[in-house]
Amino acid sequence: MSSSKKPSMIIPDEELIARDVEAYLEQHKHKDLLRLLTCGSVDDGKSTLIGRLLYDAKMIYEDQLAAVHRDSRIHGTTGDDFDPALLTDGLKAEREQGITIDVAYRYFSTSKRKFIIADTPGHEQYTRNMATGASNCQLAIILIDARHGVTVQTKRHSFIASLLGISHVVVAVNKMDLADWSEKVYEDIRQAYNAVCARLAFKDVHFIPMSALHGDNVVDSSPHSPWYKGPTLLHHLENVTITSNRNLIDMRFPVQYVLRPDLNFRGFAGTVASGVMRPGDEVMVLPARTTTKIAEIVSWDGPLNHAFPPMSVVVRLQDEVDASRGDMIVPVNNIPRVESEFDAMLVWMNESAGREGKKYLVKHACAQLPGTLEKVRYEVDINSMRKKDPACDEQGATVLNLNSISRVRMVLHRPLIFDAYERNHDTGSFILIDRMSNATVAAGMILDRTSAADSADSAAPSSDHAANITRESSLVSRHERELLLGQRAQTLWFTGLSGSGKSTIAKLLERELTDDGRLCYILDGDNIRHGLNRDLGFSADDRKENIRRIAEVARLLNDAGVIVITAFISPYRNDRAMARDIIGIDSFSELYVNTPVEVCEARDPKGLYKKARLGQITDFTGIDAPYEAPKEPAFVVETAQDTPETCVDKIMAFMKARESTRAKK
Ligand SMILES: Nc1ncnc2c1ncn2[C@@H]1O[C@H](COP(=O)(O)OS(=O)(=O)O)[C@@H](OP(=O)(O)O)[C@H]1O
Ligand SMILES: Nc1ncnc2c1ncn2[C@@H]1O[C@H](COP(=O)(O)OP(=O)(O)O)[C@@H](O)[C@H]1O
Repeated sequence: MSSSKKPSMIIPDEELIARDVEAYLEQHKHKDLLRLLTCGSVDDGKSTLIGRLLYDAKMIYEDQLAAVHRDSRIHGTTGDDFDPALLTDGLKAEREQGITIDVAYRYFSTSKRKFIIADTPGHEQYTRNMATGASNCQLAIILIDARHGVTVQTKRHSFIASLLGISHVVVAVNKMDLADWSEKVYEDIRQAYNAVCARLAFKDVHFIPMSALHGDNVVDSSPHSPWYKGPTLLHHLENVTITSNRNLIDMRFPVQYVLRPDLNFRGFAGTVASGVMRPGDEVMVLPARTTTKIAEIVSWDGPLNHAFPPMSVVVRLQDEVDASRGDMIVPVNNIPRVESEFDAMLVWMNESAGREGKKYLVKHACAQLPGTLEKVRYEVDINSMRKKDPACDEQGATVLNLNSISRVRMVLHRPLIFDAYERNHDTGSFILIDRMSNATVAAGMILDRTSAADSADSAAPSSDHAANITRESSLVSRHERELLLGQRAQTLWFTGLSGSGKSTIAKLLERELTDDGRLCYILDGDNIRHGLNRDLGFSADDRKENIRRIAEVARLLNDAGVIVITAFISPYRNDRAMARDIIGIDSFSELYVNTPVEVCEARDPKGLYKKARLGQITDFTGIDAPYEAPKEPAFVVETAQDTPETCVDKIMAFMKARESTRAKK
């Protein structure tokens, strides 16, 4: 078997099976699982490598082996010798063509670990299978033929692996026997690949020179590479430390079925996509935004005190809540985005090109709905890993060709419940289906809002940085801080025109609340724009970013137990909805300072309306930039008829009434 050393606690499988089957099964149950994939160009030797790994690790049944020895003579590329590729090239068509054409999954285990290998195809047009096979893998083996070095396909597969969030990589420099086991050849490839990695988000990259066909450095160390002091492939796979890519923070439970066996039971069945759910948790059902608590979590084994991915469970809620397939149960103060527009990285996987402006079906964990490929922001130049202009057809229309990787803007016909891919692989990925042919044409990964489309020169989206960031949970909860402060943290979000009275009222309210013994803090437009947001102007995009950052700050302050009062024009409904989503619907109140523009202009406390009328300032809200009044604000402040003090009294009364209804709940 492997030349690797095993820790004394672990008894080799074959020894344990012979001695004590029960003990073997117990040991097997507790081994951790490593999901990996192999990728490389055609003929780099993926199937051979996997076959060799299985064979040398003694994972092949005798009858399988006999069949392969027989087949080697008929189909093999090795004369009468044993061809390990035939162990894995299961499909008849691929045997005949000599290439692998679909993702094949192989399962094997050693005394230390269990492994699932996705054998993905290397042929150019099969990037699709590569993208689908890779989506839940933790480690990628990138095969490079020592004679050819780093190719475009090596770069493409590496880019996709990085995009999919795989952070551990083994570069198998294969066919070293055909390169005379030259250390220089190996070193040159190492250098070339390291240059590729500089633009990708891998955490660790390990190089191994090998000959998969002859078994050098796969399971056993090779006598041909005395200059290589590292581990064999199997030893590395058994021992590499894998950082978990399971998200146990953001609880997401997409409802798959509603169960109603009798009038007394109504449960929602599904698989926990991420996070941990417990009975008693306060949850919200999206998209209805109904809040309730988890009453019970049940599995085949009876009631559970918690559930986590990928457990399939039935959830019963405390209140009679209407939810159906495609809805999602989430925590009240950590909800996903519910929006109809987003940016995504798209891998085009179909012969017929994608088109800017064309409608597709978007298939996502929670829904299947129509949407438009609104804009292609850029295409990735795989050779340089930088952005380039998207391709055009003869008529000058922007198109996405087979195997292209691009950043696009998607606009859906109705809102979708989703997260950014780097935060949640299940709720952050989707596929596009052509509505005429029904073919799957692209795989997409949704980007975080902060991932700027036009700044960086590197094609890798800026959310790649987030791939290296792990969320840290606190030992102190928001609830504990609220108890300490004797208040319920929340954000009072004032919106209204410039001069409507937001700042005046916010300041008086802060005074009043403080006098009432509450800890509160104002975030005001003018102040924030001098510091945190001094890089932002007044375009729609800048205002959106302004609101996003403020909402994030408000969320942090709320988490610290503080009551936040914001005074920003926040003229766009979508931006305010985003703020509500970031802060959490239960902590957010929209207060509309409803002062007509004529009154604001007459007040003109900063002389800005005058300047706007003279054309000295542009994009001024109410003059040459829009203000979208709230449709259902929690409270309306009428400054044209009430004095500032009356306005504040009324707001205090509203807050107290709201608090007492919440307390009764
Ligand atoms: N073009 C234009 N449009 C609107 N407002 C302008 C503009 N230029 C400068 N100002 C001053 O900036 C303050 C608004 O900033 P906000 O951060 O509240 O604006 S927004 O929410 O991002 O729309 C706003 O403050 P308030 O008057 O307190 O509302 C103005 O003083
Ligand atoms: N009822 C009222 N509430 C708030 N401000 C009022 C009221 N009546 C008159 N004002 C005046 O209107 C102006 C509002 O300015 P400001 O509070 O800076 O508005 P904003 O922050 O919305 O731009 C102030 O000069 C204030 O004295």
